[in-house]
Amino acid sequence: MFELCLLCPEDRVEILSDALDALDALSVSVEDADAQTPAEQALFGEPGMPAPKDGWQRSRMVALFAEESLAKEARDLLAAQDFFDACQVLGIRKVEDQDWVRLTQSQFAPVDITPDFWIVPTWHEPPAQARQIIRLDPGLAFGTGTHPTTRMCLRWIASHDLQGQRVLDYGCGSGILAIGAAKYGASRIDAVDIDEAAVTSTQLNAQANAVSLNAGLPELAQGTYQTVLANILATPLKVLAPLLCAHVQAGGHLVLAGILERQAQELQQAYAPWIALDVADAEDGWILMTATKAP
Ligand SMILES: C[S@@+](CC[C@H](N)C(=O)[O-])C[C@H]1O[C@@H](n2cnc3c(N)ncnc32)[C@H](O)[C@@H]1O
Repeated sequence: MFELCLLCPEDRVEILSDALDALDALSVSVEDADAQTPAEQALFGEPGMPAPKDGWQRSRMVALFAEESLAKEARDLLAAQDFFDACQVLGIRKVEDQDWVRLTQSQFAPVDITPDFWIVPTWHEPPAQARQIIRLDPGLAFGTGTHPTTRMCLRWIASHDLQGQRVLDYGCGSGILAIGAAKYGASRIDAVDIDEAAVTSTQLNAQANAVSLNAGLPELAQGTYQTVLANILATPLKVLAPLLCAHVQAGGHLVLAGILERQAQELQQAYAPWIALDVADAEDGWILMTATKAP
C-alpha cells in the first residue's frame, strides 16, 4: 500500500476528499495539521451546541492506494486542478505490511478500577490480583474503562453494596456500568441508550460476561430503581434531571458523571428541585456527583 499525504485549508477538505475517492483511494483520513502545536484550535462542542467551526484551519489528508502508480497519478491529476491552488503535496510513502489486529490490540491493556477490580480485553489474561473482572473489547460504543468518568462510576459501584438491587444505567454505551453493577450484586438491571449500536453492544458485552440485564432504548426504563447511574455530559444531564430523579426510589442513589469540575454548581442548581447533589470523586478535571433521595 502507498499513502499520498496532502496539506490543505479548511474549505478544500470536502472537494479533495471527493476527488480522492473518485481516484480510487482505498481510504481517506483527515487530521488536524496543527495538532499538538501552539496553533491547535479546539473544535468540539457539547451536544446541542454548534461546533465553533466546521473544520480545522489546516488539514493533513492521507489517502491510501493499492499501487504506487495510482498514488502518483492521483497526485498529478489533483495538482492540475484549480481547487488545488491552496493545497500542497507532502509526499508519497510506502506503508509497510503490519499485523494491524495485533497492533490495535497491543494498545488496549487491562485497566485497574480498584486493586482487585479490572477491565480486561478478551485477548489478555486477567492480572493475578484481579478478584472481579469485566471482559470488554473496544467497540462501537463508549466505555472501555479508560475514561475518568467511567472509572469513577465503576469505583462508586465497587464500593457500594448493590446486592439484589434494581439498577438503571442511563446512557449505557458499551454497558460497562450495568455489567459492573451486576458483578457487584445488582440483580434487576435496565441499561438504556438513545444509540441502537450501544444497545446491541451492551447486549453482546453482557452475554460475554455471563450477566443478565435488559438493554433497550430509553423507554425501557420504567418505575423506580435503588440506584440510577448516568454518565452522559452536563448539558443532557441537566435536561434529563426531572426524568432521572423520578427514576430514583426513595432512599435510593443517583450517580452522575460526564461533568467537568467547573460545572458542579450548575448541576447542583439544575437538580436542586428534586435532590441535593454532592461531589463524590474527581479525576483529571472530571467529577462524580451523587445524591441520596430522601426516604
Ligand atoms: C459517555 S457515554 C457513557 C457510556 C458508559 N455508560 C460509560 O460510563 O462508559 C454516554 C452514552 O450516553 C448516550 N446518551 C447520550 N444522550 C442520551 C440521552 N438523552 N438518553 C440516553 N442516552 C444518551 C450516548 O449514546 C452514549 O452511549
